[in-house]
Amino acid sequence: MDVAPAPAGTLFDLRGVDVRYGRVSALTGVQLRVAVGERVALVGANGSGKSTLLRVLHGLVPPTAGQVHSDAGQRQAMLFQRPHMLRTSALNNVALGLWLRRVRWSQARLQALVALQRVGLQDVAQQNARTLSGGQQQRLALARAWALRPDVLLLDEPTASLDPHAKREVEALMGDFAAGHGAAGPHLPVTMVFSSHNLGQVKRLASRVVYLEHGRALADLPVHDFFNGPLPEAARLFVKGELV
Ligand SMILES: Nc1ncnc2c1ncn2[C@@H]1O[C@H](COP(=O)(O)OP(=O)(O)OP(=O)(O)O)[C@@H](O)[C@H]1O
Repeated sequence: MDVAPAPAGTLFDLRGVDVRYGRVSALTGVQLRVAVGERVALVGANGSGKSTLLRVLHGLVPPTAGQVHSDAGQRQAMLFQRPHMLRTSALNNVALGLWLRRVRWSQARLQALVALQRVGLQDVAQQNARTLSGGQQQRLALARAWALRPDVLLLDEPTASLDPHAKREVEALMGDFAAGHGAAGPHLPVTMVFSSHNLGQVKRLASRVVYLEHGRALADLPVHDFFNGPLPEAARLFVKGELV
């Protein structure tokens, strides 16, 4: 069967994607097309498949059925709920990511410092990354991602374990990156796909919302319609429950 190609500007095009872990169906028949410049929020209860979907987009989990097309030229970076920090300075944590992408070490350290300044961590550049607070570590993870100049940023509940102040800081940075506000003036906006249990955050950051339940995408709407329009019953109950 011939399948029509995705339109220009499409970064991801998932068609009928299933993922199974043994007997567990983590995703079932997921269709998702993401275009350049979108900010897509994935919402749904624990275990609904949000992390799995992000991992599929990042190429970490292969689908057991269906097709995943992603734009070959795109540079991706992914942030996890609890960032993994190497037991070395904050600066080295960022510089190593660049060095692994073939940037010379001296240059990598300079670019890393710019990225740390961007997230307000220049004063702890020499501190062991593992001794930073949770909020600082998540900002460091954002600096590490941002330094790579990604076209796409995938974030798995990036503020889940943070206090309200740190949450706001990380959220502000996500907003800036998505809007294309760089350290040295504007640069290209970053397309963002993120999962979140915080519907306030979804309202503030997303342009579009995908609601997952038991691995199925039951709603996929512009953010305004998701919060104001009619929703499938399950999604409506979810929103109501989360907003209590
Ligand atoms: N590595 C794995 N092995 C087996 N089952 C898994 C694995 N990863 C996820 N699952 C299962 O797949 C389903 C979807 O999990 P997933 O982590 O994608 O959901 P989620 O929406 O991100 O949940 P949460 O909000 O708790 O992070 C769940 O039933 C989960 O238990």
